[in-house]
Amino acid sequence: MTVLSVNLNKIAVLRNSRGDDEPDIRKACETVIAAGAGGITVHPRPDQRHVRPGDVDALVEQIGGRVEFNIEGNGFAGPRGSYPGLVALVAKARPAQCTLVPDSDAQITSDHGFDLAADAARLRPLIAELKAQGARVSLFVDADCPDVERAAELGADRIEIYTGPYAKAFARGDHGAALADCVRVAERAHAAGLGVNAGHDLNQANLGTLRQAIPQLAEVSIGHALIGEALYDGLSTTVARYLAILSGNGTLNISDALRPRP
Ligand SMILES: CC(=O)[C@@H](O)[C@H](O)COP(=O)(O)O
Ligand SMILES: NCC(=O)COP(=O)(O)O
Repeated sequence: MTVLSVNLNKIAVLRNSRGDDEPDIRKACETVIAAGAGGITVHPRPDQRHVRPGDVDALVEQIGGRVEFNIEGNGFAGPRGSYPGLVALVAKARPAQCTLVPDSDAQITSDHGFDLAADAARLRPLIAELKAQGARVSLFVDADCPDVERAAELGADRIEIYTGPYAKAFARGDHGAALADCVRVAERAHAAGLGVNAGHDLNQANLGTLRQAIPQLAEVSIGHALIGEALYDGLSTTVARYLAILSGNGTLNISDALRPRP
C-alpha cells in the first residue's frame, strides 16, 4: 500500500503563532503514528516559520525508528541565522528520506519542481552527500518534467511529483490532462528505476483518483489539507480516512482503519 507520510509543518505554524509549546508537535506525531501513518514529513525553512531544528531533534526521538522520517528542503540554501541548513539537519537527524525541493527562501509554499538539466551540476554532489549520510534521496519534479530519467542519472532514488496543478485542476473538475501528466511522469520514472512519491495539496477528495491512476505510487506526503480537515474530525479519524483511501481496494474500511493498533 502507498505509504502515508503526514507533514507536521502546520502544527508548528499554529504553535509558532503564539510561541510556547502548544499544539505539541510530539503529541501530533504520536497520534499520527498510532493512527497508522507510515511516515512523518517536515519541511523546515530558513526563516523557521514552520518546523525548527529543535523540532527535528524532538521528532527523531519521538518517532524512534517506528516509521519513516522524511525531511524536505532546499539543500542549496546556505545557513541563515540559527538555521543550520538542510544538509546539517540531515546529518544530525539521519532521516530515512530527504526530499530535495527547489524553494526559494521567500516562497509561501512549494510551487515547482527542479529543472533537472540546469540544476544537475549542483544536485549530483548534494545527492551523493545525502546518500552517504544514509538518506534515500527524492527529487521534487513537475508532472510535465521533460527529462525525469535524469533524476536516476544524478543518483536520486525517487522522485516526488508536484501535485499542486493536479489538485487545482481537480477542484475545477477539469483534471484529465493534469492527471495524465502525473501518470506519464510516474511511468517514465518507474521505467528508469526510480521510486515514485507524490505530494502537495492532496486531500481526501483528490487522493483516491491519483492513487488509482498511479499503481507505482510508493508514498504520499500530505500536510496542509490533512491538518485542516483534522480540525473538524480529529487527527486520528482524519489519518484513518486517508489510509482507507490509500488502501483503495476495499480491504481497509474506516472501521478497520480506526481500530487501535498494537
Ligand atoms: C514539497 C511540498 O510540497 C511541501 O513540503 C510543502 O511545501 C509543505 O507545505 P507548507 O509549505 O504549506 O508547509
Ligand atoms: N511533499 C508535500 C508535503 O509534504 C505536504 O504538502 P501539503 O499537503 O502541505 O500541500
